[in-house]
Amino acid sequence: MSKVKGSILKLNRLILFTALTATVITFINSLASNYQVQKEQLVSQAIDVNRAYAKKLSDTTEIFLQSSLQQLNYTSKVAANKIDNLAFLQEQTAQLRYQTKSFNSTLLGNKDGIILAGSKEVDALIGRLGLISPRAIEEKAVFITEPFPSSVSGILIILMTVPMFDADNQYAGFVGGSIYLERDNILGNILGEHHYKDGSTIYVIDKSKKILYHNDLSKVGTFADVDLDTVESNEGEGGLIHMESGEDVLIGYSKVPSTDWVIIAQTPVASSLLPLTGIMEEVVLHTTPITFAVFIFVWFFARSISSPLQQLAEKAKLLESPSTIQDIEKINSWYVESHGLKKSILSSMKLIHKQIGQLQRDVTTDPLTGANNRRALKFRLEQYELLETPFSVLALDIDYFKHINDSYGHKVGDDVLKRLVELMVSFSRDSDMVARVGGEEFIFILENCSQEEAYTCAERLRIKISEEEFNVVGHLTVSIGVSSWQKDSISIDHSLNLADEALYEAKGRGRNRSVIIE
Ligand SMILES: Nc1nc2c(ncn2[C@@H]2O[C@H](COP(=O)(O)OP(=O)(O)OP(=O)(O)O)[C@@H](O)[C@H]2O)c(=O)[nH]1
Repeated sequence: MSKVKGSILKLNRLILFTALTATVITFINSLASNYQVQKEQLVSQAIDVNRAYAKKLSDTTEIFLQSSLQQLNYTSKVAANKIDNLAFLQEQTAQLRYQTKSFNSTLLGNKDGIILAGSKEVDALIGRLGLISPRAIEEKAVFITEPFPSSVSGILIILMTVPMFDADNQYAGFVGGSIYLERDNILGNILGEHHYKDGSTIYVIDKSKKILYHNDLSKVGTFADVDLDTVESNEGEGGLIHMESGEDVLIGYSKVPSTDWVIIAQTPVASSLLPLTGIMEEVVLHTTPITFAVFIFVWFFARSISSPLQQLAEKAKLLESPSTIQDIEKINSWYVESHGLKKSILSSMKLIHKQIGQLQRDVTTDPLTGANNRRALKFRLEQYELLETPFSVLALDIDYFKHINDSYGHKVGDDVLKRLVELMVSFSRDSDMVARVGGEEFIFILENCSQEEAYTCAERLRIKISEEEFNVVGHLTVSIGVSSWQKDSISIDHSLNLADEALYEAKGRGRNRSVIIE
């Protein structure tokens, strides 16, 4: 199927283009949706991990707080009744400080808030009113402070206190342990083991968002750039949050039950999505061969769709070729439309061939007798001349045919002509030709036949006709003039004239004979 105009495309190219576009769009679409799904999964995974981790840390911190309070409780019980024994009190607070690593410093105050004993970190406070003492005395219960600057070192600390009650259940003072937020402390031991290289951070804030713990110590005491009310999540304690700094982070958080502290595990979105590049490379690697295979399949498919149409178009051009119909029949029209088209072309072609055949017959045949006419004779003689095929001519004329017409009528004369042609055709070989060239004049062409052989044939034909019983008419005779033609002899026209002359001679000699003019 050649390109007829600039704007007309070949069918297989059209299918290919459509399929290619569809494949590329599908490929891009699958990459885009894959990217989206993978991204959402990574984000959701990071949030889940952070949420679970924050919860685990808050549970651990709660256990630590409870065990620390138990230690303080124990000391308060043993110290409450020996409040006057300073050496004992000193020993108890030292034990509290060094037997466990829960506190950075320990202290013990009486019911007036005067610090009676403590670990060496609070030596400067002994005998003085502690900074937090009024609150502890006022609470007379377990009390965990918000971060405040230590009156001794100036660094931020948290103090946990439990009350002491003597044997008469009278308030006798308090025992406290502090955590130095800006130094190595127990929170660091609990929370600091885990901080990731991928930019993840663990930090603890109190209800005022002041940072109590951060793996970057310089941030302790500052206010966190996080507003948990703006977390974009529809499930649990975690989700995406847009930081005031402009960074998007994925957080999971969990409250410590006995305090208002919140432990936050936080990962930048960008670092959570780092594996995405590798995943997408894998996806591309795996989908490309399939996409390529689909494309090849479509290419073959496009070719097999267009092929029958292309062949039909090519063959339909060769209308005159005798093999066209067989060639079209051989075309594999495997789908309904091409099959329908093939059938239509075939039936049109058969009809055209039939009509052409009929026309050809009409043009070259005598309508009365079915014998060849002058045009067919001329065409045959031109071929002989071209191919230099030798032949002989019998010019045959019915004797006294006028008499037959006059005696029996024109219709009977016609029947005689038809029967005569039948006789001559049955007498001829395949390569010979019988042509009607006048009312009752015929030319009999004998291919590859010498003049002598032709004469013999003429005589046999003449006798055969004379022996025939014609309907109504009975017997009749014919006269025959014989001539021949071969390459480099006379012209074909001349040989026909010679046959005519010979016929005239035959008539002149009394008819019912064959004559050759030497
Ligand atoms: N029935 C019939 N007669 C035809 C046809 N064509 C020509 N004829 C007749 O053929 C006759 C030919 O007569 P002529 O030329 O005088 O020759 P002839 O009577 O055969 O005499 P010779 O040829 O001299 O033996 C005429 O009567 C024509 O009318 C035809 O198609 N059908």
